[in-house]
Amino acid sequence: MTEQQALAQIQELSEKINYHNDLYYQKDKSEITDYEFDQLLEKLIALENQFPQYKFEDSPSQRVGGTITKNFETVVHKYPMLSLGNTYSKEDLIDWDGRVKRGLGTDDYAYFCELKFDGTALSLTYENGQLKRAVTRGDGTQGDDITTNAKTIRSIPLKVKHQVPESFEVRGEVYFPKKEFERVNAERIENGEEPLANPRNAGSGTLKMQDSSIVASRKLDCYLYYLLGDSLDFNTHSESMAQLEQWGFNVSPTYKRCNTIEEVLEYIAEWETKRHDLPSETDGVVIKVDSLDQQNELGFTAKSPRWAIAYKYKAESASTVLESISYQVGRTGSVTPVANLKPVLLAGTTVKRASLHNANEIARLGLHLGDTVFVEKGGEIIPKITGIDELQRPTDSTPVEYITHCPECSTELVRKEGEANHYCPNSEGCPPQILGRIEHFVSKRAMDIDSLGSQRLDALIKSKIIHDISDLYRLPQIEKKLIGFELESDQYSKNEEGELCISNRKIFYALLEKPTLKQIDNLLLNSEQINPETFFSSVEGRLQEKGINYQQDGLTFIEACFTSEDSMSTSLEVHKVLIPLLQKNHTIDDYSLKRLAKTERNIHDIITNLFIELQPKEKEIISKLKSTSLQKKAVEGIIAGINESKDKPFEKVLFALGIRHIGETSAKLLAKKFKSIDNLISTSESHVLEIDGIGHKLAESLLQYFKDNRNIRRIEELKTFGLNFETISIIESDSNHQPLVGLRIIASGKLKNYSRDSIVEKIESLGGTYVKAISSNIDFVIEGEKMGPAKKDKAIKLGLKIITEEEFDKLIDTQT
Ligand SMILES: NC(=O)c1ccc[n+]([C@@H]2O[C@H](COP(=O)([O-])OP(=O)(O)OC[C@H]3O[C@@H](n4cnc5c(N)ncnc54)[C@H](O)[C@@H]3O)[C@@H](O)[C@H]2O)c1
Ligand SMILES: [Zn+2]
Repeated sequence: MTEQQALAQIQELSEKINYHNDLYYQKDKSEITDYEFDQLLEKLIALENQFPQYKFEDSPSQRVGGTITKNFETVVHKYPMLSLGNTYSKEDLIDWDGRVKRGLGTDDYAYFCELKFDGTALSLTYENGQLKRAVTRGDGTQGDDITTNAKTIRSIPLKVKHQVPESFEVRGEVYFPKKEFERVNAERIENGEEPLANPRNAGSGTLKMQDSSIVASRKLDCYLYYLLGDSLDFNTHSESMAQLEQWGFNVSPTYKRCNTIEEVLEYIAEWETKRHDLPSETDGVVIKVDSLDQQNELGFTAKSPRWAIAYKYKAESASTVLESISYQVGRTGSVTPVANLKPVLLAGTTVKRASLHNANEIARLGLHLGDTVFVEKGGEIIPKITGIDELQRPTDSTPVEYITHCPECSTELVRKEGEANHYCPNSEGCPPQILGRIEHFVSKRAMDIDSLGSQRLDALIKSKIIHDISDLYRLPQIEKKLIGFELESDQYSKNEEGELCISNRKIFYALLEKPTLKQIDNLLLNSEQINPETFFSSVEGRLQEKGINYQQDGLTFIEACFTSEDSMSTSLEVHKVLIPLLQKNHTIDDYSLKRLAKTERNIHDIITNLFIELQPKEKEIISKLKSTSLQKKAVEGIIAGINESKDKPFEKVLFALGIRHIGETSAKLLAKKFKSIDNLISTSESHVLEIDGIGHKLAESLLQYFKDNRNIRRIEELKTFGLNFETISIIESDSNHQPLVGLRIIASGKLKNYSRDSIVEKIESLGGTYVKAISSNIDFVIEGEKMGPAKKDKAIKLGLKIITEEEFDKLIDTQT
């Protein structure tokens, strides 16, 4: 290579790297993978080493990648925040170990291994135990002051409750927990918004937001891995980590001290797959020389310490065939395409599906059915298709055509301008939308009726007992009918005449006294063609061997059922079982039973419609015939949950309605400003838009919702059931009365005058912060009735102040 060529390449590489750095650090986007990026950088470094005359001071090989923004105050770092050298190869790592050994002139040293958390570096400065500043890495010399946003991260102590040096700095990595990332993305997809690309970029973007309430709603977390200060006195990095842990900082327990590079390699191998179970994304292992004296001896390059290195895991990817695309309809009708793949092993699990998000993604990839695609997986997040191997495309393949009609209800799909997702507009009649709407309504963050899970709701909808959320509040009126309600339908089918049939295994199970379902399944499996006689003789023989007597009556019933057939199918008309069973003691004609077998979908519904009082023996047989059904206790739980939900505050009700684009935060904002649903219904778009944090899309969706008379009717109905459609004034925040400002509080056990929600609201409305778990970072605990002993122990151990509910009330009263 001539000097000229080298210079040209160096310039080209630098430009490329600068471009990707800018995307990555300023715009929180990546167009290439980290591995590809690191290869560019490595190539540049190799060229610069070969042609040192072209190693410029502003080369990306000499600078930390980020910069500062204009949106926050700029803070100069007391100690520069550097980058880390990295490698993807074990050989390089062993070479590095050799350099460490030569640099120190001894082999008496140890390493400290930590996972490399893939997030955003943050520096926290504490003065007199109080968090003073949180600053991003920026260009390494100066960063953005994002203290307000960092304070929303619950694991970052605002105050250290220990004897600590007057001033010190802690560094760590802020990350978007994988679970939380999935939750936010599921919500975004539901709302027709573009999903966030990956947790690293999304976390970094979130930290730089101007609105801290959005930052808080995303529940970022942070791992700390570095303690610095002028008056600290440690000999090793291990000691300083132990100190951080003891002061209550969130140190990931995954670290390990290693005496040799071989042990380091074992650590790397150990975490290669285990790391996927951690709450944060990780992209490698950071290896640090443990002794601080030895660290000083080795020193720094312009960009990174010589005493540390990052070993990075290559993102796992595999190639497989795209077999088909299925389309899921969500609760708001939004349609999500999912790629069905030929199963392939990836990062220890078999992958069969990959997310595609929306039509844009399919178009961007240019997918054809039958294509060989590359899939990549990062941690728990469902794998995604990163590209196509076009060389392997079958000649007769055609591009994927997006569906035009709803796969659930056949309504024509629509796609609003500017939105990424298609959706099914048939919100009232599309089954997953009905189920989805009700599921959302009862969910924890909305009305929190946890006794109504998906299976129960699905069965209630299919039985046409509920069509809409307002029907939930009618369930208490039919409490009796619900006892014995069947939840599954697997055992039922309909014959050609449309008559309800039930599987034989259930019949035998119900009519024979002793055998379990499993034993019956084994019998049926072992006897090919069986008629009642042979069946019974086989049962009789086997059961008698075990000393079990079948119930004599059972034979009579079954014989009656089989009069015209001599071999069995797998199921039998329900009325053929019920007629001989019930006619003994009740006057029921064959005709009405046959008719019910056509209209009803299970035995419970048939019996309810017969209006008969079952005798104990009949009851026993019927309950064995039925599928899993609701018992009295379960029904009571459901009714209690429904009644309790009437106490939920307006903002929860508003969120629970499931209006497109209205999330928890926007519901809170709307409830706070408008105070009642009636005000909201009669408002104008411009009024809604006055709220900070509420945009056009949301306002439009809200107005659209109220324009639909069916929604107004639904709200009116819910009002008659007693749901809260106004904010209750005592809870309203009075900005002059904020006695709890700056205090972190937790309540535990059952309180007399507050529900879980209302205590949280009370504390927040008076300026305090409600904390979910006991930690040293809490100002006091309100102890309710039957506070968990483990919690109490922990609180006492941490020396937390524990007060009663009365004392709490006094506290907020006297401070008025
Ligand atoms: N895909 C792209 O377009 C693109 C663009 C730019 C940068 N990148 C990626 O970013 C990397 C460069 O970023 P960088 O300069 O932040 O370096 P780095 O991410 O390779 O390593 C340094 C950082 O690691 C973090 N870290 C995590 N866990 C740690 C631990 N236990 N101990 C110490 N530090 C820990 C710290 O934030 C530290 O600042 C590149 O190697 C590349 O992978 C990608
Ligand atoms: Zn539909």
